[in-house]
Amino acid sequence: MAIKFSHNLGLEKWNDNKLTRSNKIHLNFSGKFGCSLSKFRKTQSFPVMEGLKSSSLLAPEPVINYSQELDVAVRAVQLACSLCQRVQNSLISKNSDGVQSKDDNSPVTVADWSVQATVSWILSESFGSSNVSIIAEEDIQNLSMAKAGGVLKDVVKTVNECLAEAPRFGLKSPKMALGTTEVLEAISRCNSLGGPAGRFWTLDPVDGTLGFVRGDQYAIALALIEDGEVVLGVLGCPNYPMRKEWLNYHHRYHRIISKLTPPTSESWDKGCVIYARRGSGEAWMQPLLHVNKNLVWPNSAKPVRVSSIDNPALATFCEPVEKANSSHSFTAGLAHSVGLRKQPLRVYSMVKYAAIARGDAEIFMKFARAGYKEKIWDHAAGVVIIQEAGGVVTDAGGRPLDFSKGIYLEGLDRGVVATAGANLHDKIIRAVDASWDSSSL
Ligand SMILES: Nc1ncnc2c1ncn2[C@@H]1O[C@H](COP(=O)(O)OS(=O)(=O)O)[C@@H](OP(=O)(O)O)[C@H]1O
Ligand SMILES: [Mg+2]
Ligand SMILES: [Mg+2]
Ligand SMILES: [Mg+2]
Repeated sequence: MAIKFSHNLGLEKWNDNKLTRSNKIHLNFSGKFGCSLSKFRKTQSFPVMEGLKSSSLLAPEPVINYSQELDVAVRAVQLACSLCQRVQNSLISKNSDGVQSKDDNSPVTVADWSVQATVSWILSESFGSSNVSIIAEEDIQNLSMAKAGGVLKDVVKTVNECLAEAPRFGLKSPKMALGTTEVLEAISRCNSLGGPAGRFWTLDPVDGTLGFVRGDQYAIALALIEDGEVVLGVLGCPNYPMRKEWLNYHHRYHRIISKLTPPTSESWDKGCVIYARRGSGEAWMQPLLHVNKNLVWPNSAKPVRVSSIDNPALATFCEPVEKANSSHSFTAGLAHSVGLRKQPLRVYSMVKYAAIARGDAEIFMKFARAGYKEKIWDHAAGVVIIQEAGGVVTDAGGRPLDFSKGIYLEGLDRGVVATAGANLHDKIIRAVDASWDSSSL
């Protein structure tokens, strides 16, 4: 059956592997792309994924818009989640010393480099390396040093084990295992500078590395930015279950039992992948693809929506776990002045953005110390997902985050405030203004 679909993101067409604005094309989407697409696109088969058959199915003027990018991005993040689950389990069960320190003393692991290499390789294979520009967190400086030789070996092995699994996610594996040079190349290729024009991906291979090494929450965050706007966001949350009620069980499971038990079939329902496309008004959530059930793509998805709570007394706010990353004392004072009664939910990583998008919490605040510049990969995917799920994300001055200035969120006013709705947002922004001058931030 041919399904026609459309959306309202603008008028675009594929032109020799490049998406250019201006001309409108008509497309019959029947699981295979038609004649005006590139060679790759003609031969690849893509099932229609939730979130791609948008509410505008009946629109009279079907146009193509980021559907293929979203599809590949979700599969790549699913694959990365599987990689991370394996590495985290082995880190914890062996109590192994697999954690390196970067120049700023922040942690980095085999998983950070391996996910970056894997996602970079998948995107390049899918869209052609000359069409793919990526900004990602990790580089190869520490990895290529002699003393990291063992880590590099582990990374190459982990990437190859992961890519061997790619067909289960409807992605291509390499014909031959990647060598060290190819893996290093895939990591270092993610050195785009971003900026206001054109298209680039931004990737945080493991966000919340501290949570990751502690056996706790972390996320894999991939977003596509075009002309300074985030147009797609995908968040893989391998330890954030589809249902919030399972969180306690899994926490206990992970912290206590996983020390004794190897990865089991349960690993799939511990996590989820959330994604959204700008302008669609929808955000979607999938379970992780089950490892032991021979299930292959397509995966099922359900829509997610922000909470309808706008009474501060009933709202939950979340913030970084580490006091060094965000002032807990400032948010405590602010919470008190707004009338927030509940204990803050402190969770590592962009899982906080996922929690707001899913309606598990209503407010996210991050106020880093003066002088710290937030990086785009720590926010891009989460911002578009919350916005499409019905929420609001701005800086503390009420302005949108600016993804058009390179790797940093330049000009960010004080901090990031995300809420489930405009009412709550106004209250928080006003309270920040009222308490800022008396704070020591
Ligand atoms: N000093 C300081 N201030 C503010 N932010 C910092 C700081 N140092 C690091 N980072 C970035 O914070 C990312 C993790 O943010 P979280 O909200 O998950 O913080 S926390 O781990 O829950 O405390 C973390 O992302 P990852 O490095 O991907 O883990 C960093 O990019
Ligand atoms: Mg880091
Ligand atoms: Mg990060
Ligand atoms: Mg990271």
